[in-house]
Amino acid sequence: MRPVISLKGLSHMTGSRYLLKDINWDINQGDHWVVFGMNGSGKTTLLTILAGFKPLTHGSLTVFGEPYTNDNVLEIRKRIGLVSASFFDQYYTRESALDIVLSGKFGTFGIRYDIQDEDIIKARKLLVELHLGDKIDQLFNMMSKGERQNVLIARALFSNPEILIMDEPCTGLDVYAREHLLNVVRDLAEKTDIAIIYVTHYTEEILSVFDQCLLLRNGYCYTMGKTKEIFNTKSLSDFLRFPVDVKIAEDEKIYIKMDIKSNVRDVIRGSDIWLQ
Ligand SMILES: Nc1ncnc2c1ncn2[C@@H]1O[C@H](COP(=O)(O)OP(=O)(O)OP(=O)(O)O)[C@@H](O)[C@H]1O
Repeated sequence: MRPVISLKGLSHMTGSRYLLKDINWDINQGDHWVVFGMNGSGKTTLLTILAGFKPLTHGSLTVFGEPYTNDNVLEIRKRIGLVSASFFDQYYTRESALDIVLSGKFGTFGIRYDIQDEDIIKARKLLVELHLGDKIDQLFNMMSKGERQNVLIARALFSNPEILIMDEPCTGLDVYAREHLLNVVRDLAEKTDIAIIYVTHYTEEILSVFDQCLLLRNGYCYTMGKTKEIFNTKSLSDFLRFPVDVKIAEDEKIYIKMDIKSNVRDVIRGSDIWLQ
């Protein structure tokens, strides 16, 4: 089987700094990957390169068997749903929820001319399904964080993607919306052959369907393999360079416990004295 995404020695350099370094990774149709790493480890950079929104600077990347080119980038993007508030929040401001969802049809930021009535009906239905039925015409920068996240989820799903790339999709969602989204993701994972890549900082979001995992540290792949084998006390303590206790609950959710001491109170007290 040919991978739907294949990275060979992929790097991304900005100035003199590598944000990603020498990543080799194959993702097959129907794979469910979780990408886990600390703040600033390069997850968003990696996902936006995979989805064709940022170029790589070294190595190679093929998606559906082809490298991105100016000619094919929009066609390929249409087949990929990207949910990334870190990325899209930099671009969307005064677009309406409806227009953003419709832009998913074209793989662009804005909408083009060939919008059909059935596109509008589908976009509206998706927004209603994501509890935004009363916000269809609201501007992106007038929406709450969770509402914006739901708009981006609707945009990603609009084109019935073959690859779904989700960058911390539950961030900002309320408890109900979060469970709803996790159910949507589980359902897509179990009943379709969409390849799913899911980034989260919250291990309890790592559904049992995400059976493969890539750990990213400082822009390089620390390890990849079976989630159950990687998410254990020893491997994760080594990865985080900090002792943690990993527990897998009966519902197969993963929990990490750690004992972190804080000096903030001392600093605050100290600064009080300094201010006097
Ligand atoms: N345009 C840019 N120019 C220079 N450095 C950048 C740029 N964008 C991001 N970075 C840096 O690249 C590194 C990786 O950023 P990225 O957003 O990919 O990390 P992340 O793993 O998604 O982080 P988080 O978990 O905090 O969202 C960070 O150190 C960041 O400061």
